[in-house]
Amino acid sequence: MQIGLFYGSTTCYTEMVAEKIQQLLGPELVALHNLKDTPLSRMQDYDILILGISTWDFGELQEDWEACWADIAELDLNDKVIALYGMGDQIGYTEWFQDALGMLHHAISHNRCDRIGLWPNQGYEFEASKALTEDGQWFYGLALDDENQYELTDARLQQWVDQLLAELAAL
Ligand SMILES: Cc1cc2nc3c(=O)[nH]c(=O)nc-3n(C[C@H](O)[C@H](O)[C@H](O)COP(=O)(O)O)c2cc1C
Repeated sequence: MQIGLFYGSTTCYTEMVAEKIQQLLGPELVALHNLKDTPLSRMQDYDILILGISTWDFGELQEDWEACWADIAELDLNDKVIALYGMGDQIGYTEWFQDALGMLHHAISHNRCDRIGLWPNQGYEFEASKALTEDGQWFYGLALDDENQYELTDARLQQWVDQLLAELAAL
């Protein structure tokens, strides 16, 4: 089993989390790919994908994701297992918290794939987010806020990685 972790990161927060996920799951299991220097097509090399994105500029995409955004619609991710995580700031950008995570969810939703790693919305305070499921109960992936809840990040990551492994085992 090989997992491809693809991320875009402007000030390295999403990248640092990618490295932590790699350490938690096992360096031999997870290959890291920065979208700044990796084409989206490399996602085809993996059966299991973790995609990391941060939200910028009042609900906008991180710049490296934005640069390849038009190509995501063309991407064939059928039959893959996919987990998402996002970085955001629930106080500074409370009306747009984690919006890019929601945009990424919708951008890949044309694929017939197994989605794992949804994350409960408890423990956050924000006005609005495009990253919530229709019932408002779940984020489409792990939502991290290193601006305001840095002290929670490691425990959330450990719990999420355990959840991913359990969900993978149950597929
Ligand atoms: C100028 C600026 C705009 C931001 N806009 C948002 C936003 O609209 N929504 C949000 O949830 N977080 C927002 N953030 C917070 C970033 O997503 C957060 O700092 C994240 O950790 C950055 O990750 P990166 O360095 O990997 O790109 C913003 C941060 C900055 C500096």
